[in-house]
Amino acid sequence: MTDSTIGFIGLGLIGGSIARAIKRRQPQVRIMAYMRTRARLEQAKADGIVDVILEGIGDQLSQCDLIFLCTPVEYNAQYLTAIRPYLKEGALITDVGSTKTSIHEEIARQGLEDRFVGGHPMAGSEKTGYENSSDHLLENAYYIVTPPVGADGSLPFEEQPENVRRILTVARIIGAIPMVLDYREHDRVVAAISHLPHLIASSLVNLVRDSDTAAGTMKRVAAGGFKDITRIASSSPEMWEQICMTNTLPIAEVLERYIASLNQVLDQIRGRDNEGIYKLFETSRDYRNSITERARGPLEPAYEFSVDVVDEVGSISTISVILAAKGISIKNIGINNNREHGEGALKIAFYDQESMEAAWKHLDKYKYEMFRV
Ligand SMILES: NC(=O)c1ccc[n+]([C@@H]2O[C@H](COP(=O)([O-])OP(=O)(O)OC[C@H]3O[C@@H](n4cnc5c(N)ncnc54)[C@H](O)[C@@H]3O)[C@@H](O)[C@H]2O)c1
Ligand SMILES: O=C(O)C(=O)C[C@]1(C(=O)O)C=C[C@@H](O)C=C1
Repeated sequence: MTDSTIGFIGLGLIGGSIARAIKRRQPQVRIMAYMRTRARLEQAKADGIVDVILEGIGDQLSQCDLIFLCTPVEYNAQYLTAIRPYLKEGALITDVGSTKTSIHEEIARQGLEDRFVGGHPMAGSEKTGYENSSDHLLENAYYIVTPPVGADGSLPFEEQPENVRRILTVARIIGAIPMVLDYREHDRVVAAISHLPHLIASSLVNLVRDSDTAAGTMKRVAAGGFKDITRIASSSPEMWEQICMTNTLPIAEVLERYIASLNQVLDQIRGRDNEGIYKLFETSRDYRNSITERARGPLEPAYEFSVDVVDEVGSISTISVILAAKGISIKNIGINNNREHGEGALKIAFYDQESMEAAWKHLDKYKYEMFRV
């Protein structure tokens, strides 16, 4: 990597995770950071992640080869004006915002096209802050890179413009999978696979909140189905308000189609159209099952399956003992949080195909019920 000093404006979940991953893989890179909560910056320095704490937006920034904007999307765009006087010759700005058109429009307005390449790591969490960041959060996740003009994802790395290559390089260093995309296309795609799901999760939670009994029975008995589909309803309101306000048209378009599809479901339910409802679940199951859990897919296969167990003390150790007796090593074992297959599903991961198959065969003899995850 040619960029040896990297500045971060905002060092929360995403900024902190990128800084940690860079430090882990390229410890010689000098990291400078600014955020509003001074105590967290001091923590990051004590952790050895940040080398220099920036007191604000000022002269020190002119030491940076690359500047990451990692605050909520509208603030990222506002920071462009503030940091611009301190850009040294050749310095590049990038961001990690969940929407791209608004910041690219601001870049064009300020004539900064030669100084900016956008970015968006496709991983995250409902949790915020440096304290929840990790050096592996973005590993194996797609990292969308949006050039100001002429995005061409079909070009190999060597043929991409130099500024684009600089961001692709950082994405690779942190263990992510870079993908070049036009920023407008980016916003249409994420409206469907990220923004709409967040709106659905939050409106569903609010619907249940408003429909619950005085005794709160719905809240009390809410189980896997509700919890799985609503985890992201706990996300930051400040961040999501800004995401929605900077992607209104693509969100409105997909939301309209979603409402139409819900109306169709309503008609099918009211009309007792069992075939239509069956088809709904069948089609969604097939498509959902075709989505690989890991972005790398076949390059990094997961050797794992789940086992139905009675939820009682000792069930994990019984399985461990059975497998250990056959010399089969377990890479990981734990309760399957997805709970798609019942409360007592244990997920077991193995180091290779052979161990997984041997374990399957052996547990089958003990009449365990197993299924692929
Ligand atoms: N959370 C996710 O799942 C996720 C995933 C990919 C991209 N993103 C994008 O990454 C960016 C950061 O999100 P995050 O999840 O790290 O949020 P976060 O709340 O964990 O971190 C935001 C950081 O910005 C700082 N900040 C906020 N307002 C500021 C301001 N006005 N001036 C200076 N610093 C300020 C906060 O102190 C914090 O350090 C957002 O643009 C978001 O759209 C988020
Ligand atoms: O896993 C989560 O909690 C996320 O919401 C991550 C998620 C998403 O998948 O929608 C959220 C926002 C980002 O811009 C990218 C990823």
